[in-house]
Parts: sequence; C-alpha cells; structure tokens
Amino acid sequence: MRVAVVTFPGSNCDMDTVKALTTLGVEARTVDHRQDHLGDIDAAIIPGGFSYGDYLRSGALAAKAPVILALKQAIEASQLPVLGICNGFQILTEAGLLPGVLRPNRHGEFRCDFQTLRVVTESPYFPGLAVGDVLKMPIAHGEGAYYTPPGTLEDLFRSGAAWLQYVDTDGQLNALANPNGSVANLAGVMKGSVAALMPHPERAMHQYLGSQDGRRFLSSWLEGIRQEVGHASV
Ligand SMILES: NC(=O)CC[C@H](N)C(=O)O
Repeated sequence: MRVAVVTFPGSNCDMDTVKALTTLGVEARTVDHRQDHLGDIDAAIIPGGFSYGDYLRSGALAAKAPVILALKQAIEASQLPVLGICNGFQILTEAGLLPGVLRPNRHGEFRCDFQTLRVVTESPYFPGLAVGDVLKMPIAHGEGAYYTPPGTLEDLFRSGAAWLQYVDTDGQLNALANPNGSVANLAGVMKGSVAALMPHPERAMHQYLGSQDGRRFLSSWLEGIRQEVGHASV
C-alpha cells in the first residue's frame, strides 16, 4: 500500500508519520505542497505542524495550496481515504472537506499532554474501532477548540460525522476532560472517506512512549482501506 504524507512549510510531524507508516509495513512518501497531482497512491495523511507558521488561522493558508486541490479532486473522483492529524485536521476544515472549524484553545494556552478519547461512531475506514472504545494519545496544539455553529451539532451526531470525544481516564464524558473548549468534547470528525483528529497517533506507537494506541488506530485505518476500498494495488 502506498500512502502520501502531504507536507507544507512548517509541517513538523511528517517524518514521524512516515516512520509510523513504515513501521506498519506501508510504503510512505512525502508529497510537497506545490504538487498539483498525487501520483499513484492508495491514501493520504496530512500530518501535524504549523503550516505557513499558523498565520491568519491554523490551516487557512495551506488549504489553498495546489496539493489540497489535487486531494479534493481525488476525494471527489475516487473517495481517496484521507486522514488529518492536528494541523491536518485544521487544514481539512479550512478546505471545506470536513465540517466545523478549529479555534484557539479556550484558555489561550498551548496544551501538550496525554489525552483519553472515546469512539462515538463506527466507520468502515476503522474496522478495529468500536463505539465506546477508549484510546490514549498525546495532544499538542494551541488551536484545537472544535466549533460548529449552533443548531448543527445534532446533525453531526445524527450523520455520524461526530467521531471521537475527549473523555476522562475512566472513559467518562465530562467538561473537565475537555482540554481546549471543543463543543461536545469533540476531538475528531469524519465525512465520507475523510477523517481527522487533533491527537497524534504517530506519537503513540510504542508503550515506552506512554501508549501504543496510536499503532492500533493507524493499523485499523490501514486495515479499513485494505478491506473496504479495495484498490487494485493495495
Ligand atoms: N501539532 C500540531 O499539529 C498543532 C499545531 C497547530 N497548528 C496548533 O494549533 O498549535
């Protein structure tokens, strides 16, 4: 399987993501923001970082890059599976490929910590993750407060777009477990073949790093692509 890792000036989790994918037996290659075609790939990840220095708003400038146009075309034409991690989530919302936006953290601080998440929606792209499953992964962001306008939240839950929530270490939903002020404690959303989350699975690949739930998460995504998408080359 071939997975493109899309990079921008200011990306800083690209090589960690390549390493994580390589560890899982996937051929990962970086694709530069100036590229207007993606080549022969089965899926793409937009990794974390500070694309274009987070100027204007995180992800706002990257969303206009040629590579994102190419990504949009591949999503529309062939439901290319795309995963956004942290800044990748910000870019995907700014590009209109996912609902909502990411705002500055409510407390105004950059938050770097382990965080517990709960799966609220099942997806064919993540066959190994069931509703209620709990995962521990690090977060590291200053603009992670997920926002969606009043009246649209119910739709997110009804349509299955609401995907992951911040919970406490017992797996319970409560306001204290919300690290940034996201509506409904949302940590990740999905739409069609596009999914994104603020936490960093590529930083949770080994127990000696504090968690290997990121390995489980990424393995599940790759398995979903193999099973459901059925690209000839996978
Ligand atoms: N690690 C990341 O991708 C987070 C950086 C992000 N641009 C922020 O909100 O701070």
